[in-house]
Amino acid sequence: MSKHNLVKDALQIIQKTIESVLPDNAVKDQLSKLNLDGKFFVLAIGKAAWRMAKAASEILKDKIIKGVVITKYNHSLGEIENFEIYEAGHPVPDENSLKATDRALQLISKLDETVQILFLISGGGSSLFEKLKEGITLAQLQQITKDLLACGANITEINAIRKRLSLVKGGKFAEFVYPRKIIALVLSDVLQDRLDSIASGPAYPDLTTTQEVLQIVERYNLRLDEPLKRYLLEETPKVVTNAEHYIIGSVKTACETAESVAKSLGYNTVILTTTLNCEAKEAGRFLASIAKEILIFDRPIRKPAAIILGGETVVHVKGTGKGGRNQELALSAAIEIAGLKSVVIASVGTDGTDGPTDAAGGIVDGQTVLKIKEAGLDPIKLLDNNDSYRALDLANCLLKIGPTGTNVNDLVLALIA
Ligand SMILES: O=C(O)[C@H](O)CO
Repeated sequence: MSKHNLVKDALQIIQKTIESVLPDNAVKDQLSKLNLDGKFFVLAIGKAAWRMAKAASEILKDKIIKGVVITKYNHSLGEIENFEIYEAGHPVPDENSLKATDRALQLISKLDETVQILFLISGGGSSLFEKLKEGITLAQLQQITKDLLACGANITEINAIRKRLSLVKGGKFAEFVYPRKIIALVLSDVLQDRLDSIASGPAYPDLTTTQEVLQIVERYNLRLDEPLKRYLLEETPKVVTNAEHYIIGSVKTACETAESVAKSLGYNTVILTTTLNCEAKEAGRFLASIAKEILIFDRPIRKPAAIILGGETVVHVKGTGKGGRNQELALSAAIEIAGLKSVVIASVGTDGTDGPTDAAGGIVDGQTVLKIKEAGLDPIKLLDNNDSYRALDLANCLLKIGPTGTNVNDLVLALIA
């Protein structure tokens, strides 16, 4: 009989991992290292914007002449002195995304050229920070965003398109503020930390090309009206001379914390990848098969074992159900480990929100599928209908932790004892 309580351990690993990538300390540490001089305008965009701005305000104090936070709804934690705080739409941009961006640009355009921009960037920035090219309507942007999110394109592909429709993405914000200098602190939610993709790289030279963009349109069969089609052919800045970027947290940091917490709880550990990006349900099945290999044959590592993965899977939505990639991964894993004892699999968005739901992900074991069936439903049908929220809810396997204030992709964990 194992001495490990797998669910309790998994929850502890998840909690400590998320704590380790909260933006506050990361911003403070980096600012202390940089020891900046001069006056700053702070622009914070993304799901972690409020906390990043708050941390910056505590370190830079009256070096900040003014600040703007643009974050997702319900992600602001109150007033910050000298800051204007805006909340806007995510994952689909809305009127407030455009209004808040306009306000920030208006304030920046009035600044003396010696004022530097401290740019605090976190995931979600693409939807929250937006100024459209002439002739594109918000409805058109919302439609293409929804199509891109549903077609299974990865974030680099999605943002390659978004950059070409925008006056602030793909290095264009840096052009807008030129000759003012930008110091960008980045909490990465993009695999391999591609700076041109994180929040669509507003101050970073675009690494994607028009040719790639046309291939993306063809690959996912995207329908684009004018003038969007025409704008896709416009090239983006390939050189930016007025911005420095610092990555202050990422999924790699998260996985390393998860590993050290698991070790401290007595598990043999392996970080399998920090660049997981396949279809969510395939990842769930694959991880379940590794868990079984460990359970039965004690390899590739011996029990008690913690398998750690970081990244961001995708879901090609075909059904009409409700869920998110982490819930879909967890449900798919649950189907594979049905009936097994001593295996727990969890998948969680470090931002605390998974898809358009109030859950951050799911945590499943060998009993999960049984509980769904006892409630009279078929887990395989629910998975086929992308209805993972309903399935996991029935089995009491949803992870609900609320917005965490950070966003460094997803943590996926299997514990086997
Ligand atoms: O905002 C975005 O583009 C994504 O979260 C990636 O950073």
